[in-house]
Amino acid sequence: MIVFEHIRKEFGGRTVIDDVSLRVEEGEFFALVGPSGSGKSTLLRMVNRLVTPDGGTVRVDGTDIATLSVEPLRRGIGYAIQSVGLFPHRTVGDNIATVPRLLGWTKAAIDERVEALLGLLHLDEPGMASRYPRTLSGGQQQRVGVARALAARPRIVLMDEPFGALDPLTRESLQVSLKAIQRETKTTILFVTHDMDEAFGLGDRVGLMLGGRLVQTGTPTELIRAPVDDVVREFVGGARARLRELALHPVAERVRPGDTCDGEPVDAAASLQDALGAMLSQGRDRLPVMRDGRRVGTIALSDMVERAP
Ligand SMILES: Nc1ncnc2c1ncn2[C@@H]1O[C@H](COP(=O)(O)OP(=O)(O)OP(=O)(O)O)[C@@H](O)[C@H]1O
Repeated sequence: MIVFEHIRKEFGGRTVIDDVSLRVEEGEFFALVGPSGSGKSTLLRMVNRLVTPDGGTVRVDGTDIATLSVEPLRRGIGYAIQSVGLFPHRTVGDNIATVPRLLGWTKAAIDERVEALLGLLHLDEPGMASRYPRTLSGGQQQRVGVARALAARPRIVLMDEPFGALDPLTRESLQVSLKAIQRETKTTILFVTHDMDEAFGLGDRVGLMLGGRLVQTGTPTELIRAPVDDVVREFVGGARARLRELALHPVAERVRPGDTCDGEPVDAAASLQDALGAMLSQGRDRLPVMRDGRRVGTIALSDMVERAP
């Protein structure tokens, strides 16, 4: 659990964090979103003490982190950033093993963990562990950065735009992997992004930062349905918010079971937004739904529009 209490930070006399209080629950995926310069990274970097607040307290599992030694604190918290920061002269395996080694894990335990993470992050090309970062694509390097952050099974992971600068497909596949890993391990993740879709897709809850203030926190649906003011409404997407909401719900929630119709089927696990796209591209207002290769019913355009999720 990470708790920020009345945090304040100035740089050169300019307030960049203005009285921010936030509680990230144990096992929660919390996405901090906001435009460039709103203070997201500064707030995140306070958790591993890369930045010291000018006022307020940061607590991890109840302890004021200002009272802890920096090294053990950082060893216990995974950290992944956009620029990756892999050690260029160490192999992929050695990069991932950095913190487990510091913690004195046995070689067998480290090898097993590296192997498992390479698999989880789809880095399982033969010989991957012994390659050097420069021989990897940007997307592969970012995967290694994420694997390194998760290596010692930290209970808390801080991620600062870890999928920035990736093509949309790679980014989406990494988001899916990360969300699955987080659900399985119940890791507490504080994730910074300026991409609203990424924040809404990943976060159990989302916090919107504007000009150093945390203006609203809530589930993605809460922010879409009940923005606290017009500024938040604007950021959440104004008229496009409804489309965003469709992206948060699976087709399975709107299936008419047992019904049949013509058309290229959509998967029950796909989002309502994907189903809408398929309807538009096929020029149909109803499509069959498949689950595990079997037709289970249909999804109709009118069900998406009239019965809001
Ligand atoms: N070390 C520093 N010295 C001076 N100003 C800083 C420093 N670090 C951050 N700032 C300023 O604080 C403000 C908040 O920066 P921060 O990086 O936290 O924003 P952000 O929301 O993460 O933006 P981005 O997505 O662009 O990284 C910015 O105006 C930035 O220029």
